[in-house]
Amino acid sequence: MIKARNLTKKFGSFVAVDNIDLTVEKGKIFGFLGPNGAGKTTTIRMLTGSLRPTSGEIEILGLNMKTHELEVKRRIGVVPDEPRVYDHLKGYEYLEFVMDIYRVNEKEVKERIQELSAAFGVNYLFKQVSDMSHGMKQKLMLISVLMRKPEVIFLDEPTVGLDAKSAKILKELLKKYASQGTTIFLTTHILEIAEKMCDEIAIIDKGKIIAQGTMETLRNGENKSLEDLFLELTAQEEDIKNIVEML
Ligand SMILES: Nc1ncnc2c1ncn2[C@@H]1O[C@H](COP(=O)(O)OP(=O)(O)OP(=O)(O)O)[C@@H](O)[C@H]1O
Repeated sequence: MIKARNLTKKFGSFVAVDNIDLTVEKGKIFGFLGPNGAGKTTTIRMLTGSLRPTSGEIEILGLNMKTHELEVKRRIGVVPDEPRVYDHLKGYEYLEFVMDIYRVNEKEVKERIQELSAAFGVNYLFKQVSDMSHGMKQKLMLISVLMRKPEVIFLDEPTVGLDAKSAKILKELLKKYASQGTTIFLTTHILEIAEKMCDEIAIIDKGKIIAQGTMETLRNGENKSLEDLFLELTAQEEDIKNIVEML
């Protein structure tokens, strides 16, 4: 469903994503982890067609991104790390705008908007986007994506800014969608989310994938938490000890 081969992105001479390979099967939840600046957002932007790779191939839903970019974009959903919603619109106007662009079945989608709004406690669709808090915009953005029931959903740090109840509902909803065949690709710094939710995990560091597999494969027979594994693999454990000793 999601495939990347030899994917590379350079900004000038700086290699942000360095020759990575990824495969995510239909109906799986894939967690993409890595320290700040490792290349997660750059990868998501390439996989979703908003940033052209320097080299490499991307296939989503069996379609080559180079030749079928529009169809891919029509069938996927993307929740970016910063909610990008037009300030001058009211909440419901933004949802109508998205419905127009994607030419969705309005009756079905309107029902889903009601369900999702109730689930996330969104009772402010008549408010102007510019007057919404970060979390309120994030929830509007989530509704605008989930209401379309895309076949593949990319989420960059989806729980940031969400209150505990909304975050829990989002996690449960994503699991439910995956069990119905939706493919989910998410980045998170909250390792507990990755550990609990993801069927497979990849860790990227300085643009390279340094580990990939199920939690079981990553553990390799040892009884370690994902946090321990992550810090070991990204060689941050020693750093943390030294920093804490210095403070
Ligand atoms: N448009 C750009 N021009 C130049 N450098 C960029 C650009 N976008 C990203 N980078 C650099 O590429 C690297 C990877 O950035 P990216 O945003 O993909 O990291 P990330 O893993 O998502 O980090 P974080 O967890 O902090 O969000 C960083 O060093 C960043 O400064």
